[in-house]
Amino acid sequence: MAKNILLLNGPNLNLLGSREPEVYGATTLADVERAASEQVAQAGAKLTTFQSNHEGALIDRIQAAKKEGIDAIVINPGGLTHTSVSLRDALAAVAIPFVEIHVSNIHQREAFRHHSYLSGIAVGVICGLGTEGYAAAISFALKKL
Ligand SMILES: O=C(O)[C@]1(O)C=C(c2cccc(Sc3ccccc3)c2)[C@@H](O)[C@H](O)C1
Repeated sequence: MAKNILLLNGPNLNLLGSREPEVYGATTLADVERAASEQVAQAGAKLTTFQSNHEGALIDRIQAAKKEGIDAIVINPGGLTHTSVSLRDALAAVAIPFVEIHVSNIHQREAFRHHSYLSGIAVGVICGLGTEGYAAAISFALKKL
């Protein structure tokens, strides 16, 4: 049961809740992180959060996670989902189990969003549940990872 979870958000997710609420909802990233922190604290576990618009910064954060004793990752890679072999390689290298989460249902959107470079090595993928997907991913990590 995960006791030290890292919540990662990729490019542009710092703008969550500020635009396109019809696609991504009105909940901000700060709201998501606050709710996740409360959820994890109630379970007696620890949550670390990180958001970056830079692929390399996310890779550096993932590499550092192993040394920090992170035992589960929840990641919304944003657009890097569909482009980043390097992000996949970093997750594979640290071998920390992770759940991939998307606020939107990427399979109902543009064709280029239908493929994820990460899904094949994820424990599981949640998409289309809005920001509620974060709570579901965290709950799974607390109970199963
Ligand atoms: O649905 C997601 O969570 C997703 O990971 C998130 C994405 C994303 C992309 C751009 C911006 C944002 S957040 C946002 C939305 C509207 C306005 C400003 C920022 C998310 C997409 O790149 C992905 O294809 C899907």
